[in-house]
Amino acid sequence: MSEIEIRDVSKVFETDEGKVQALSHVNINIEKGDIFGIIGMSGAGKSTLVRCLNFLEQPTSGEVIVRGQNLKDLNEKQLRQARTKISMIFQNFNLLMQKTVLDNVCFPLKLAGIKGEEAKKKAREYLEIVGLADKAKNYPAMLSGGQRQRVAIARALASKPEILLCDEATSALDPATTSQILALLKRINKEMGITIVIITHQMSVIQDICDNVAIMENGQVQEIGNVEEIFAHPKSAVGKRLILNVENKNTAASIESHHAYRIVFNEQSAFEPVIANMILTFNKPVNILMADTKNVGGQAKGEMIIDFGDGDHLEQIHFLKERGLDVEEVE
Ligand SMILES: Nc1ncnc2c1ncn2[C@@H]1O[C@H](COP(=O)(O)OP(=O)(O)OP(=O)(O)O)[C@@H](O)[C@H]1O
Repeated sequence: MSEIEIRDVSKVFETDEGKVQALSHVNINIEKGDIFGIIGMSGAGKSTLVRCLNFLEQPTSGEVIVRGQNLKDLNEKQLRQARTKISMIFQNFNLLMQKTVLDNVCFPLKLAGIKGEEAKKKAREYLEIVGLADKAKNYPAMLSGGQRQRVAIARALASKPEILLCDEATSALDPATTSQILALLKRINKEMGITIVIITHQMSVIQDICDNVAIMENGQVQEIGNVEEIFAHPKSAVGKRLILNVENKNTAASIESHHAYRIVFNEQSAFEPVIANMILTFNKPVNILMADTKNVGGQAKGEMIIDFGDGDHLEQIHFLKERGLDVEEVE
């Protein structure tokens, strides 16, 4: 049994301008203990999907089964109960600005009926976990974005969730702070066994911590599977676009106007001899349009885009593949 089963879920919003199909026949299984990413551009349907996971939004059709419970079979009280096992963190942190850090974390504990000093003691333990024990008396306005997100994570943990939904939780943070928050989420996943669902538009976030990913566009899942495999062999057009994500405009233009191939390798250091040997073997130069290293699932992956120039290059591609490199034409 999967921790979360999304079965043929569709969602249509009725608006003054007509119907909006936000989700269309979405099927996703998320296993217990997984860090699962849902990625897509703006408007792809990510937020709607994540709201369907706890029935903040009811699907128009289809089923959401969380930890064996079909959410549509639950009454209001049972649904509230089921939701206590699903915590959520957001891009804008959603903290109570008039309350101290400690009181923010106490909030779900008090809702659960834990009183006074007992709640404060537990809240301090959660602040300890996120590395903010010394900020208990501060107000959120006195904290940095990364610290605010840590408070939100401590508050989310205080509900003792089985599942943590993260909706663009690092989108407002700089890259270094993003890495720290992702490392904290990973630690929480490993040490507490909490299943984590990450909604993001940033492929780097998926590559950094997710085991599996669903790539969405126009309310549909375009590609789903293991992050490492999809990084090496993206199949859908949107998957290729998100993974390639060439920020340098000159490089992007070169890729478009040439016969470009993307090569993925496990260790950057091994790139050079293979490419150099290929050039020596075939006596044909190649043009390197881009080279980079990325962290995918904790492994350094080398990525290079090369242009073979005019003429036949099947033998060169065969040469690279024989040496264990993943080679794909960039369309
Ligand atoms: N309450 C609503 N009423 C009408 N349309 C909605 C509503 N919520 C979402 N939509 C529409 O559904 C589609 C999917 O929106 P959604 O917010 O789920 O996408 P998203 O991938 O989360 O985008 P973003 O990254 O910009 O938040 C969009 O076309 C959006 O305009």
